[in-house]
Amino acid sequence: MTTSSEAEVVPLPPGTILRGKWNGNNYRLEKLVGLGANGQVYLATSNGYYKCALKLGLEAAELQGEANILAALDSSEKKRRPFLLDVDDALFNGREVPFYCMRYISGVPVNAYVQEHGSQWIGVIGYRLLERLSQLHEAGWVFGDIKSDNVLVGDYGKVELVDYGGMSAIGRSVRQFTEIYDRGYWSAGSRAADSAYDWFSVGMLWIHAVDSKRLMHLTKTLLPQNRHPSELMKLVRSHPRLKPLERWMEKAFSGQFADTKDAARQWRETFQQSPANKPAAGQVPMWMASLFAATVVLSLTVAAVWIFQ
Ligand SMILES: Nc1ncnc2c1ncn2[C@@H]1O[C@H](COP(=O)(O)OP(=O)(O)OP(=O)(O)O)[C@@H](O)[C@H]1O
Repeated sequence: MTTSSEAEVVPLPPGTILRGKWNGNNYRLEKLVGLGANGQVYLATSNGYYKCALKLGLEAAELQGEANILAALDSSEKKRRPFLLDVDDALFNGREVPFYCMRYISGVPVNAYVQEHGSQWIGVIGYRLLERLSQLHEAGWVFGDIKSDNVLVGDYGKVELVDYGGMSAIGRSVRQFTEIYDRGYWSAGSRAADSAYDWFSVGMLWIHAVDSKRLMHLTKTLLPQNRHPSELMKLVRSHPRLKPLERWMEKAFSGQFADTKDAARQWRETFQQSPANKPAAGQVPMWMASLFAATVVLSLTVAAVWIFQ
C-alpha cells in the first residue's frame, strides 16, 4: 500500500474490477455497504469465488493505520479466523487507489435489528456484545467507536463488530469515536483508552436503540456545560424498557465494573431478575401471536438458552 495522501475517491459502480498491484488478487465490487469518514466499504467477490468486504480509502496513511491494527488484532487473537485478508493498491482510471480486504460480516445495525425484531432481543445481543468486548479488552484493545452502525446483528441475535481499524491499544488515546457515544462529550471521563470507555458507549448504544428520539432531543437542547451522565440517567429512569437496566447503566456511566466479564455477568443477572426484560409472550395479542408465532418461538428459544445456560 502506498502511504501518500490520495485525492477524493468517488463511489465506484457495481461490477467494477480491481486488481491488486502487489498481491495480484482480483476483486469484483458488488455493492457499496458503508460510507464512513475514512473510506468506502464494498461487498466484493475475490478471485471469482469468495465474498469479502473491501475498504477503499480517502486517506492512504489512515487506511494503512487501520490495516496495521487489524493485522495486530489477528495476531493477538490467533484462535479465531483472521479478519484482515489482503492489503494492496489497485490501479483505477490511471491512478493508484489503496485498499484492504476483510471478512464480510452479514447483519444489520443493532438499532435496525431491535426495531424489526423487538426489544426482547436486547438481553441476548447486549450479553454477546459484552462477551466480545471482554475478549478484546483481555487482548489489550479498546474498541472505542461503539455505535449502532458498527455492531452488526445477524440471525438469532449473533453479534459481530465492524470497524476494528478504529481500535486503540489500552493506555493510548481513543483513535476514533462518535460524539453522542463518547464519554468525553458527556463529561463522564477522559478519552484515554480503557475498558470503561467501551462500557460507557455500550450504555449509550442501548439508550440510542430504545429511546433515540428523546436522546437526540437532549443532545440538541442541552448546553455543553450541562452534558452529564445524570441527564442520561433521567432518560433511563423514565423509560419502561430502560428502567430495569438502571443499576447497570449507572455502573457503565461511572466505570464501576471490576472488568468487562463482570459487566457481562451483571448484564445477565439484570435480565434474569427482571421479568420486564424477559420475552413477553403472554402479552402478545392473539392475532399477532398467530401471525408471528414462528418468530416468537424462535426468539423465546434463543433467549431461554441464553438466560438459563
Ligand atoms: N467487514 C465488514 N463487513 C460488512 N460491512 C462492513 C464491514 N466493515 C465495514 N462495514 C460497513 O461499512 C460501514 C463503514 O465502515 P467503517 O466503519 O470501517 O468506515 P469508517 O470510515 O471508519 O466509518 P465511520 O466514519 O462510520 O467510523 C460500517 O458501519 C458497516 O456498515
